[in-house]
Amino acid sequence: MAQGHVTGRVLMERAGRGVCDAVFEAWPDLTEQAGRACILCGPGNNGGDGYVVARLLCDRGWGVTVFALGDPRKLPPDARANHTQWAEMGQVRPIEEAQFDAETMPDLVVDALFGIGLTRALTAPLDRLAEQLAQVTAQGSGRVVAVDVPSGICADSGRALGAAVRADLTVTFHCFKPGHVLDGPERAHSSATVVKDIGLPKAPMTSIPGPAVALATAPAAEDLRKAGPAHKYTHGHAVVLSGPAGRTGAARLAARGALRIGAGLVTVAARADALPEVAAHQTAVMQRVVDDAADLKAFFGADTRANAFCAGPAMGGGAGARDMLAELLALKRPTVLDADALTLLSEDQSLRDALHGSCVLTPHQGEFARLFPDLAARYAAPPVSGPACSKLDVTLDAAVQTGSAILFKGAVTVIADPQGRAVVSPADDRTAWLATAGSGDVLAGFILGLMARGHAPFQAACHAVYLHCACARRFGPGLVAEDLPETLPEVFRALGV
Ligand SMILES: NC(=O)C1=CN([C@@H]2O[C@H](COP(=O)(O)OP(=O)(O)OC[C@H]3O[C@@H](n4cnc5c(N)ncnc54)[C@H](O)[C@@H]3O)[C@@H](O)[C@H]2O)[C@@H](O)CC1
Ligand SMILES: Nc1ncnc2c1ncn2[C@@H]1O[C@H](COP(=O)(O)OP(=O)(O)O)[C@@H](O)[C@H]1O
Ligand SMILES: [K+]
Repeated sequence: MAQGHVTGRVLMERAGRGVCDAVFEAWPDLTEQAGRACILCGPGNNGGDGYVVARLLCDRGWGVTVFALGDPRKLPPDARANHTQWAEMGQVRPIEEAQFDAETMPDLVVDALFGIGLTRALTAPLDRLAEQLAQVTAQGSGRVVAVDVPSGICADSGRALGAAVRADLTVTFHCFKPGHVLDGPERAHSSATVVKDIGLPKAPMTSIPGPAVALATAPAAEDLRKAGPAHKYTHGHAVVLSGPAGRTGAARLAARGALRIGAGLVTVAARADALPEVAAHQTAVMQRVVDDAADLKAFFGADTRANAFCAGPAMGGGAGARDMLAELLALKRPTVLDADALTLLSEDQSLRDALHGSCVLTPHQGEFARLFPDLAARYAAPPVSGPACSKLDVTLDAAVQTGSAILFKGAVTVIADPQGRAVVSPADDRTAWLATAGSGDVLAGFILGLMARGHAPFQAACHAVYLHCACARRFGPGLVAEDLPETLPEVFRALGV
C-alpha cells in the first residue's frame, strides 16, 4: 500500500486519524466527554484503518469494543500490524458476537468492514448487522461513520451490492471515488461524505488510491470573456428549432439561455403559425419562419454563420419534424439534441446513423432508456458483484455507440464523449431545485450558446452543466427555469469573467 516515499503504515495512520478528526468536526458534542464506540473491522486494509481508529479513540479515554471478521493472522501486513498494536490495548471479539439494539447502542459505530476492496454482496452475519444498524439509527440512537465507503456499497459505482451499511457520515481519503458522487437506481447510503487529506500528491491521477472520477469544474474566465474588437458574428449565431403554436416556451427558454451565455445572435426558427407567439415574448432573440425541411436548408444551408443548432425542446414528432431533423443532421454543424429529437432518434435508425461528432445528446433517464434499451437494462439490473455497472459506464458506452457526446441528466449528471473522456456533476440540496419544468431546456440553450461561441461539443456540455448548477446554487430555493439565464451574469462576475 506504499505510495512513493510514504509507507502504507503511515497512510493508514493518517486515514484513521482523518476518520477521528472528521467525527469530532461533524459531531462536536462527542468531544464533551469520552463515549462508547464499537468498531467493525474487516479482513483487508479498511479493517486496518478501523484498528487505528480503535487505538486513537481509546487514547482519548473512550470505551472501545472491536469486532473482527475473519482470522486476523490473514490480514494484509499494515492492517495486521495495527491489529497487533490494538490487541495490546483491548480485546478483539468475533463479528458473530456483534449485536445492535436501542438499549445497548454505543455513541458511535465505526464501519471498517470493507472499502474499495468490496467485490461481492455482504453475507451473514454482516447483512443482518447492516439491517440492525439501520433500524437502530432510524430510531435516533447512536451514529454510524463509514471508513472510506459504507460497507456493501461499490466504490466504483455507488451501487449497493445487496445489503449495505447506512452511514450518517462517510470519511474518504485524498479524493472522492466515483461511488461517492454517482447515483444509482437505489437509495443513497450516506448522508454526508467528507474527504480527508492523507498527504498523497495531488497529481498525477494514478497516485489516487482506488478508482478515480473527474468532477465538473468551473470554466476558465478567459474562455467565457468577450474582449477586443470582435463583433456579434465572432461569437456565433445560434439557432433553436421551435415547436408549434402553443408549444414555443421550451425553445424560447433555450434561446434565452444561449443569448445570456454569450452567443452573438440567437434565432428561434418557428412555423408561420407559431411566430407571433415567439415574437410576443422576446426582443433580443430573432425569429425566422421555417415551415419545413426545405426552408431549413434554404435559410441555413448556405449561411455558415449559423454555426450551432438546437432541436428537440417541445418540437413535436411526426414526419415533418423527422425530415427537419434529418436535414439538420446533414448540415453536420454543432447540434444539441434534446427531448422530442431524442424520441425521434430512438424511432428511426437512419436518423441515428446521421449522428456525428459535433452532436451533443442530452437525455434524462426515460429518454436514455428509449435510446439505449440494452444499456438501460444493464444499469437497472440489481448488481451482485463489483465493480458494478454505473451511470458513468453506460454514458461512456452510449457515447461510443453514437459517436457523439452524451449528457445523461438526473440529480447527478454525467457527460461523456466517444474518446472516453467523462465528467460527473454531483448533486446537492441546491441543485435539487433544478428539478423544475424547463430547466433542461435552458441547459440545452447553454450548450448551444457555448458551441456557437466555438467551444467543442464535450467541453461545451461540461461547462454548461457546471454553469447550470452554479446558477441553481446561487439563486437558491424557489428557482424556476426562467431564473437560470437571469442568474448567469452574477455567476459570470463571481468567476471573474
Ligand atoms: N490504497 C491506499 O493507499 C490506502 C488505503 N486505505 C484503506 O484500504 C482500503 C482498501 O483496502 P483493501 O484493498 O485491503 O480492501 P478492503 O479492506 O476493502 O477489503 C478487501 C478484502 O475483503 C474481501 N472481500 C471483498 N468483498 C467481500 C465480501 N462481500 N465478503 C467477505 N469478504 C470480502 C476481499 O477478498 C479482501 O480480502 C481502503 O478502502 C481504505 O480504507 C487507507 O488505509 C489509506 C491508504
Ligand atoms: N433531482 C433531480 N431530478 C431531475 N432532474 C434534476 C434533479 N436535480 C437536478 N436536475 C437537473 O434538472 C434538469 C431537468 O431537465 P429535464 O429532465 O430535461 O426537464 P425539462 O424537460 O422539464 O426541462 C437536468 O439538467 C437535470 O440534470
Ligand atoms: K467501510
